[in-house]
Amino acid sequence: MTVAVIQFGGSNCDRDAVRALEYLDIEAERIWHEDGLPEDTTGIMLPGGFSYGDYLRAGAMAARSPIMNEVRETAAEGIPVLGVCNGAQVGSESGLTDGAFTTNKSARFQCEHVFLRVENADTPWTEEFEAGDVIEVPIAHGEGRFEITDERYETLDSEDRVLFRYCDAEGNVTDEANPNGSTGNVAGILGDRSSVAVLMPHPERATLPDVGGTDGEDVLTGFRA
Ligand SMILES: NC(=O)CC[C@H](N)C(=O)O
Repeated sequence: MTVAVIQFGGSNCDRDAVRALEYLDIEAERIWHEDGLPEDTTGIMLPGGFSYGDYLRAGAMAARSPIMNEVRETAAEGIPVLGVCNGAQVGSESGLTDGAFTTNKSARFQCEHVFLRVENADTPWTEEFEAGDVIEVPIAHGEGRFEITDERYETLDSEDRVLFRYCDAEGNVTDEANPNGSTGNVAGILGDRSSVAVLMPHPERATLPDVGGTDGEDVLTGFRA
């Protein structure tokens, strides 16, 4: 069992992701995007970073790498796929999930700790939680504002495909707790199936105890499901 952590030119969280997964006893390997997915791939992580310098739009160019065809096919087979930060942008740009991530309301790069409320606990990424649980994890992005049309947002919401919402420490979903102006305070969403998820915050940066905070652990254990 190996989680393929796909490295594009400009990815910079691939090593952190492998270390975090290995710390959780989940076998993981960095895969250069041109090399294709290994045959024993049992999970796929799209890591954070600045793929292709965020030119055009963050994630837009990496989403056109041929490996993303394999990722889409593998995702459709039910293999877990998790996109984090730039990986969320790549996932969104490649059609794995709905909506788009665009420039933060502040128009600045933001690096801070945020609280997330678990909205759907019936997924591999949240099965250790109950709906309403609050976790603390870091964000570090310039283009993390989730945008979607009202109609598609309602569909997403009614189909329970909102995974996490930004909230305060008590779990209240408020404008003040929304760091980037995301529609509906959305921080993470599901694709067509619950095994496919993208989120802007970084669970792999809240896994190794020495780094600070371990609330991200139970998200990454979704790869064990
Ligand atoms: N940490 C990241 O993955 C950053 C993602 C992207 N480069 C942004 O700034 O929005």
